[in-house]
Amino acid sequence: MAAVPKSPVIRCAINGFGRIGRGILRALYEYRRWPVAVVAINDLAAPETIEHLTRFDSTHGRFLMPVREEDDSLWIGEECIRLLQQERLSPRVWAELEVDVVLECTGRIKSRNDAQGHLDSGAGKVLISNPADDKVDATVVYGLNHHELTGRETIVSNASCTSNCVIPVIEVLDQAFGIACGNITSIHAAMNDQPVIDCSCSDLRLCRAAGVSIVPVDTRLNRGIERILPRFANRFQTTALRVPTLNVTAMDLNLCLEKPAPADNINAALKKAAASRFPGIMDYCDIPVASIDFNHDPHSCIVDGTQTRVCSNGLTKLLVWCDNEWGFANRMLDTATAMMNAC
Ligand SMILES: NC(=O)c1ccc[n+]([C@@H]2O[C@H](COP(=O)([O-])OP(=O)(O)OC[C@H]3O[C@@H](n4cnc5c(N)ncnc54)[C@H](O)[C@@H]3O)[C@@H](O)[C@H]2O)c1
Repeated sequence: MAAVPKSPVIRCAINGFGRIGRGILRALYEYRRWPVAVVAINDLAAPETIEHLTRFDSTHGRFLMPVREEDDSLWIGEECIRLLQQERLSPRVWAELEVDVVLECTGRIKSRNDAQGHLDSGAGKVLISNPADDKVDATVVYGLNHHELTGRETIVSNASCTSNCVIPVIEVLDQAFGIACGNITSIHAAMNDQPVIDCSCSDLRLCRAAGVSIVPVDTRLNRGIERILPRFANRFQTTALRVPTLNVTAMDLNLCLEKPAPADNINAALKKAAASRFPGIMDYCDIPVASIDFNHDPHSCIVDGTQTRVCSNGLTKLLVWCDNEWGFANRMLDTATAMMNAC
C-alpha cells in the first residue's frame, strides 16, 4: 500500500544529522516553501551537540531562528522536534511518531535492503541521500524525472549531488546537439569521510589529510548518469578530486558533440533551459566568480558560461558549479514532497 500523508503537512524524520541532515532543516526554515514538518531527528550525537551544530555552522553561518534544546527535543522558535539517539532503530519508532518519510542522511544506508529497516519501524517511505543500489523503487534527479513518481514507491534515492548537477546539463546538450560520449571530473569540496591529518583507513586515499592535498577519490558518477539516462550506457567516464575547500563543487565536463557548435550556441541553449525547462534547478552565470560565490546557492547546477570552450574538432568543455550541500539538501525536500504528492 502506498503511504499517504496523514495531513497536508508531510511528517518527516531526519536520520543522520550531519552536513545534509542539517542542511535540510535549515533550508526548510529558511525558504518555507515545502509542506513539510520535521518531527524527529535521529543521530548518534548528544542533544547538546545537535543544538550547537544547528545554531552555528562554519559554512552556512548562524541559524536564522532561535534554537534551543530541552527535554530531548530541539525547539526551533515555537516548533518542537523530537531528538533520538538510536544507532539501531527501535521497532515501532517511526510508527509512534507517525512519520510519513524518513530522510535517510547517515551515509550508512546504501541499499534497498538497508533502508527497509525504516519501513519496518513504521515509516511510510524512505528517501536516501545517496545513489544506493539499483533495487530502490526510483532514483530521482529532481527537475528531470520526478514527474515519473507514481506514489507507489516506498524507497527512493535522491541520487548524488554530482548527478543532480550534471544530468540536467547533459540532457539539454544531448537534445540540442547530441552527445556521443564524454569525460567528467568532479572537483569536489572536502567531506566528513576525510581526516584533518593523516589517519589509517582501508581507502588509501581517504587516509590523507583533507586540507593539504588534492585527493583523487572513487566515483560511480558514470553509473549514476546511466541509471537516469540509460541511452548513455558506457559513453561516459568519470573521475573525482577532493580539494581543500569547505563547500561547493565544480564539474568539469568534456563532451564529444554529434553536431559541434560554437561556444555561444552552447551557452545560449543552456541559458534558455535554465529559464524555461529547469527554473530553480539550473542557473546560468557569465560573470567572473569563484567557488565561494556559490556557497548557499539552492540550484542543482549553475553553468559558468565564461568557461565554455570548443576545440576545432568540436570537443566541448564546460564548467558547472553546485553547492554540493545546500543544493542537494533543497532537492531532498523537493523530492520528498514529490514522493508524497505523486499519485
Ligand atoms: N556532504 C555532501 O556534500 C553530500 C552531498 C550529497 C549527498 N551526500 C550524501 O549524504 C550522506 C551523508 O553525508 P554527510 O556529508 O551529511 O555526512 P556527515 O558525516 O556530515 O553526516 C552523517 C551523520 O549521520 C550520523 N550517523 C551515523 N550513523 C548513524 C546512525 N546509525 N544513526 C543515526 N545517525 C547516524 C553521524 O553522527 C553524522 O551526524 C552520504 O551518503 C553522502 O554521500 C553528501
